[in-house]
Amino acid sequence: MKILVTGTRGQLVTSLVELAADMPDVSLVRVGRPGFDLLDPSSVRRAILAAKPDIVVSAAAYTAVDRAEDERDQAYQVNVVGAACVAEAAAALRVPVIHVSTDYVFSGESAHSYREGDEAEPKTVYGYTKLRGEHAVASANPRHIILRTSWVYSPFGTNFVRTMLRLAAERRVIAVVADQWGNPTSALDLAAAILLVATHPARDRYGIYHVAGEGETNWAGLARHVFRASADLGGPSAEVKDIATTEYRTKARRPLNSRLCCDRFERTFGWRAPPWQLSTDVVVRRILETDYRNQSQGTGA
Ligand SMILES: NC(=O)C1=CN([C@@H]2O[C@H](COP(=O)(O)OP(=O)(O)OC[C@H]3O[C@@H](n4cnc5c(N)ncnc54)[C@H](OP(=O)(O)O)[C@@H]3O)[C@@H](O)[C@H]2O)C=CC1
Ligand SMILES: Cc1cn([C@H]2C[C@H](O)[C@@H](COP(=O)(O)OP(=O)(O)O[C@H]3O[C@@H](C)C(=O)[C@@H](O)[C@H]3O)O2)c(=O)[nH]c1=O
Ligand SMILES: [Mg+2]
Repeated sequence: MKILVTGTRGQLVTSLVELAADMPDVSLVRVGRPGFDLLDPSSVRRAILAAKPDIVVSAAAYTAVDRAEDERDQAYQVNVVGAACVAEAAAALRVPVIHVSTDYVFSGESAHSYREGDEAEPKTVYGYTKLRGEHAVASANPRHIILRTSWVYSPFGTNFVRTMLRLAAERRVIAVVADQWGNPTSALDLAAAILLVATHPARDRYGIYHVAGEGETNWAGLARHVFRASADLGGPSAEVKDIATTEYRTKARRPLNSRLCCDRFERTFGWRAPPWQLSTDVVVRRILETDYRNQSQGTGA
């Protein structure tokens, strides 16, 4: 089957390309800038209609959470208007769209982990545009599967795990917020889940699902785990100082609790992500191999 995925260098698209390479029955094509630009609806339509895929994975998005506070219009054009164009083009081909959304659609004020039907009440521009994007996708294409995920990291692109390792090479102590709770998710695990959905797109499975790493932590807990894993492999490590959100000033106010309950996805697709600690270990190892080859033990020549 032919799967079209949006974006070129993003974490998720790169992970999908890697995993699909080992699936003989799957041919994965990615479309991205400049030929395919979510800010240019006609380029979106043209690229998708020309490729004639069996299913579309909408992975490209405006993901800069703080910058979005100042670039509201651009974030909206990409995450709402652009996402709707992608879903519409899939609808014109009568094929499903798998659209990726975020835990930041929730306010974070709840004490429990969020289920799909819980009220979404984003507190950031990014979260607001992603929520509106979900609605636009659902109304543009009845054949939609919306997957909300969270705290995505990978060996690729920009993410918290890579940032922590980079900072550790420069500082002895790193202050990290310890009062925002969520589920760190490896883009490689998310890609596996998406390929499972893409190859089993039954009509009675359309709808919205949460899919994120198993288990919960806060950003400081994630950073500490990353440094332990890295130190074990001879990579960079630092001491983590727990701080409160109020001590780390950012433009966008992140949710304090954005944990996602992934039971519906497991019931429907029979798949659950591995514990976040295991997947983090895999990704730390790969980042050390690519970014810190000469610093980790046993790899230097
Ligand atoms: N990162 C995270 O922590 C989380 C992400 N998500 C969602 O998961 C999805 C994948 O995220 P992730 O892979 O981490 O994102 P990245 O930030 O790693 O990549 C973003 C991708 O979007 C593409 N893109 C951005 N603007 C445009 C545009 N105008 N036209 C075409 N392509 C564009 C980029 O293109 P290019 O390749 O040219 O740079 C890139 O491929 C997104 O929908 C995101 O909202 C959900 C929860 C957490
Ligand atoms: C770099 C750094 C960040 N932080 C804090 C800031 C923030 O509250 C938290 C995470 O920072 P980041 O900027 O990496 O995370 P952020 O950009 O908020 O990550 C989000 O991205 C979007 C795309 C999503 O959809 C979300 O699921 C989530 O993954 O850690 C520290 O406390 N210390 C530090 O040194
Ligand atoms: Mg970020």
